[in-house]
Amino acid sequence: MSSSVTSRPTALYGGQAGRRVTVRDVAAAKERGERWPMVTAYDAMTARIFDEAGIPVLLVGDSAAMVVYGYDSTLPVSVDDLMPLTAAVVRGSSRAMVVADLPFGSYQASPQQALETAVRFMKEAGAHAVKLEGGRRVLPQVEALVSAGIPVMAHLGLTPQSVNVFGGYRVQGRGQSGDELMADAKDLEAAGAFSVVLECVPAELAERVTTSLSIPTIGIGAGPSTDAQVLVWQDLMGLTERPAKFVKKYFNLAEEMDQAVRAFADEVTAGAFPTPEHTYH
Ligand SMILES: Nc1nc(=O)c2c([nH]1)NC[C@@H]1CN(c3ccc(C(=O)N[C@@H](CCC(=O)O)C(=O)O)cc3)CN21
Ligand SMILES: CC(C)C(=O)C(=O)O
Ligand SMILES: [Mg+2]
Repeated sequence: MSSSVTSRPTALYGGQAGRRVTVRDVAAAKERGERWPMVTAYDAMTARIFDEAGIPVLLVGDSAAMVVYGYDSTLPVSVDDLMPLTAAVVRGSSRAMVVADLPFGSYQASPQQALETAVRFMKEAGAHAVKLEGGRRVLPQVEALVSAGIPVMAHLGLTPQSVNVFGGYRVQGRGQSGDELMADAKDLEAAGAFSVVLECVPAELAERVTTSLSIPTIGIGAGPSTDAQVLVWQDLMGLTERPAKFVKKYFNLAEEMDQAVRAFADEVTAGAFPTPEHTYH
């Protein structure tokens, strides 16, 4: 497929220049007031589809813990679990920037630990940037990575690796804690983060953060005013059983797959598959 299939090419669309999207492209988009989409990917085939559709940034989320590995939170997934998925997404794409989500326990201990983990994702999996959760408590980590030449995407609001502190997946940053979040966002920008995900926060707060920062904000359940929007691909395609309120289903993949696999099963049972068309002699 060629870039002509892209319905709405933007300057952020790396394929136009025949190269990957970079942090400079993402910064330039904010200057121009241009919104952009990010989706998660965990394998080469979906990465290729999203890449060819012109999605400029692919996130190999630690949400893989839930949507790939079947855990009920993101906490159990390890670096070794996510590395091969990240490598597959890099191999499946040619234009998108691939961001590797650092899993729980792989960066919190120290800037040194964060650097060792991030270097593995960059060297061994070929990621172009990393993402980590938290505000002022991870500033030394962000500074260490940026100093080492690793672009960092920050993540504030509902940071799912802290679900046990929050007591569930609930909206963050209401009332007083909104000012805390704003301070975190400003400090992350000062520490050199190139973007920040805002998850499950009031739209008014996300809008204030977006206009207060010069780096792009990427919203998920953060209203319409962020510079970018991200969704987990299984959520937007309708594969997730009980999606959150912020999810819009653009397809009903669960239903389509159910019908297709039932049709295959019925034809096998009935002896209607395979026919000569699908047979060697
Ligand atoms: N498939 C998937 N999609 C995601 O967006 C996602 C994951 N998995 N795993 C990691 C985290 C967990 N996330 C979640 C999970 C549930 C809600 C949720 O159900 N929220 C409530 C809001 C409750 C309130 O009002 O405070 C909702 O009803 O939407 C939100 C984010 C987002 N992330
Ligand atoms: C939802 C996004 C922001 C994420 O962190 C993930 O997929 O793990
Ligand atoms: Mg994540």
